[in-house]
Amino acid sequence: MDNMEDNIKCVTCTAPVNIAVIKYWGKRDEELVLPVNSSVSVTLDQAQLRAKTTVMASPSFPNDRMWLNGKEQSMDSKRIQNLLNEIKQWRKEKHNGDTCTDGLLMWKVHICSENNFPTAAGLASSAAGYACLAYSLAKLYNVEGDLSAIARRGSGSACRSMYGGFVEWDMGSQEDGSDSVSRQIASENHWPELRVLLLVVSDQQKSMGSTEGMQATLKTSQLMDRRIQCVPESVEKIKEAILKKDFKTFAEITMKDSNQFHAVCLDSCPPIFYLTDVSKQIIQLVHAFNSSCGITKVAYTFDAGPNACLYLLEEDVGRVLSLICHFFPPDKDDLNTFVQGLQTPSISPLKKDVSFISLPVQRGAIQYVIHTQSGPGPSILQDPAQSLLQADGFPNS
Ligand SMILES: Nc1ncnc2c1ncn2[C@@H]1O[C@H](COP(=O)(O)OP(=O)(O)OP(=O)(O)O)[C@@H](O)[C@H]1O
Ligand SMILES: C[C@@](O)(CCOP(=O)(O)OP(=O)(O)O)CC(=O)O
Repeated sequence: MDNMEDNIKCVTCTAPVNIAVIKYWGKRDEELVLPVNSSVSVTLDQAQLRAKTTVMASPSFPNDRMWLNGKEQSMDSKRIQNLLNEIKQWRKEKHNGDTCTDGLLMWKVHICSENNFPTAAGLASSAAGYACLAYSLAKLYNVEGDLSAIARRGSGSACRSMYGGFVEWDMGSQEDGSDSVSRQIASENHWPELRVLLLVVSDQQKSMGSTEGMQATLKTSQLMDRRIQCVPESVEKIKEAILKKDFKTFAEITMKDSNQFHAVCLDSCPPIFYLTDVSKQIIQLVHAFNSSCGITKVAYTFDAGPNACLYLLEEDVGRVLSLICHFFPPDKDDLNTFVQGLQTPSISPLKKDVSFISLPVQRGAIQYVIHTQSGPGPSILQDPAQSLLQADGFPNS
């Protein structure tokens, strides 16, 4: 905690993105954000994708205020209010409910956050953003414990970003949601060979947000009941595959779950289309590559948007990137900016004949690729120079 002055409390934290391999889709309680199925995800390295949030409380602030990526946002959002109130409630319980002797609870807060990647573009910015907010507020109010249920109130998938590595969000069964929490299956150091390629097909805002999309599916899809029956077995099997580092099983369950999730979207009325033609061509490419290898080497998964997330092993990154650059070459022939993130082996033109893959070459269809890996959960930044708010409580210009 950074006490810039006696009457200002300020803290800055970062939190990661996570990409589900068993998707969360559908709520049994909208207000408490309780899901209809458990889900499993991989937390990504913050070196490539992270939210950073500064929260400051002061008796001189007349109102709560919030800025996201440099623009002021309304604090009226129910989700932000729920999250803030729940953290304050924890603090209150710690102080035996005596708000009068606890000045901090009376002070207004200023929140400033920024993402180092496109916001609301299907790259799970809400997961990183709300996880970061929950973590920062918990540090500000000095409350300890499992914060996943608090992050969940901001956005369901955010509860999985509270931990690094491989994470399960247990749907729970209690009506009050007290057991709908996430926990780590294995740390970020468990499977160091596992790599992630995010293929950004579009970084524009998607047509239908996850919240509305899942409501429509739950209301109208007949296939959804079947999905809910299937998920528990997939969760158990993928957890086992993760612990055993069994890539083939991990990859096959991941692809099946992504396809099933998009099937229930399509079965909604009116149908929800998140995958584009380019997404479908990426799916085709992955299957063609796997079958040419005679073994499953790459898995794809798609959230509520057209961008692909590929899971693969480090030894295959060079080959897969060459294939991607062959079929989806960048608009400008600059491979250095096309593939961002972790260092990649130099991308060489394909030596093998790939004419058996019947796909057109589509220049510019993938905007860029982020090469990353699994990483740790949220963390606090001790250096006051990292603050996004100045001493007067307003964003750094
Ligand atoms: N750093 C942040 N701090 C607080 N809220 C954030 C932050 N980043 C994103 N959000 C919230 O999340 C919203 C974007 O969520 P949305 O679900 O539309 O996109 P996404 O999370 O990027 O995509 P997806 O859920 O499909 O992966 C933003 O409009 C904002 O309200
Ligand atoms: C497809 C998904 O990414 C859906 C994520 O949904 P959100 O967590 O964004 O939804 P809300 O709880 O309504 O905010 C799958 C997943 O991450 O598990």
